[in-house]
Amino acid sequence: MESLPQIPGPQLARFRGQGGALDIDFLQYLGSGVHAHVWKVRIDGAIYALKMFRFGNNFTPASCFHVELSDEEEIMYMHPFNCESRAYARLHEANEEHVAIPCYGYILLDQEQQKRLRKRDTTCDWVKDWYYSDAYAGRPVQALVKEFIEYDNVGARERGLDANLRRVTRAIDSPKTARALLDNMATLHRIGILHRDINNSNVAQGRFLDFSTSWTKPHPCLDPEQIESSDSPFHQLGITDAYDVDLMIGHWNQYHPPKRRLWFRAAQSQEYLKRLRSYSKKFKDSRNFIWEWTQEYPGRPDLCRWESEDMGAKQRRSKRDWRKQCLRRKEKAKQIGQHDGLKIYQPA
Ligand SMILES: Nc1ncnc2c1ncn2[C@@H]1O[C@H](COP(=O)(O)OP(=O)(O)OP(=O)(O)O)[C@@H](O)[C@H]1O
Repeated sequence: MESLPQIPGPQLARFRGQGGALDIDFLQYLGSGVHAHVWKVRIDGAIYALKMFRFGNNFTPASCFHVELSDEEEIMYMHPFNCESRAYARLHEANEEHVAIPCYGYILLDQEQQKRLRKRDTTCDWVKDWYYSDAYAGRPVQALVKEFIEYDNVGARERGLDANLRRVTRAIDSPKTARALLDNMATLHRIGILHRDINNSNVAQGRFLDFSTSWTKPHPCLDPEQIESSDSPFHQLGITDAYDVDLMIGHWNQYHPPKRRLWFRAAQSQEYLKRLRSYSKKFKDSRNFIWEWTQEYPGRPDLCRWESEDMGAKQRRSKRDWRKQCLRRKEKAKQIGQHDGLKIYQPA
């Protein structure tokens, strides 16, 4: 069975090697974004989330990045369905699927399946989203089959503190998930995927939910000769991804008391970086925390991960060690005399 897209680089396999039509039950509309509508579906008795991509060129063309592509290449490398399929295929190749909500393959909805959806659907504008007209009749809708997750669906138009807090907590629900998100982003970059749209709506409990704007190597917008240089788009946009993660951490901090705030970051501001470079790889801040440079950001030694250690704990530990050492020395020392009730030892 044909894997997609048919261009160099990773290709996603069909869902369960689907040959004939699948029996899809459309159960519930889950939400939509700029690129797709998502439905909860039942296929052969199992529940999934089906992400169905709109027709049309709802993506930023390569010319905006000073790259000229033919019409066909433009669709292959820049269309959201192909971007997301390539990213998932790379995760599969690299055995790093744990960083995202699992995807089980793509399917192409035939006329019969589309008709069934249209009957169930009261929200999609078929004419607008899938140009439903005689001219396009017969064109399959491209879709990805993903794991269904219980997701707090905050509408894109919902405003206010409560809606924002819900957006933040479904993306990051604990310091542990925030750290996992940092690791997951570094994993994406390591295996050649730029996400380019990291935000609270595209992350679920530290894992990526949506790759529709991602670029996966090899990609015409990522010049292979430049890939290792710090001016390359990969590094520039990789840093933007890191800043986006930091923005999400900033959102978490807005809603939590100082005790629960997160102090680690994926990247630091340029101003902060300049200051950091003058420090050694270890420094103490005003809160008496020792910060240690533990992991370099891939390809950018000036961007790094800092871990902190409570200075108080370290001092307490060293005091304890010092006392123990004294006792041990005393045990070893030989008494060589006595003076006014005081024992005199020869140091060991
Ligand atoms: N696996 C899933 N399980 C449950 N709900 C989901 C799942 N995937 C997506 N959704 C819902 O569908 C909505 C739209 O999905 P998604 O963000 O993938 O679409 P998109 O068109 O690519 O969005 P964007 O405009 O951010 O690019 C999500 O906000 C979420 O509410």
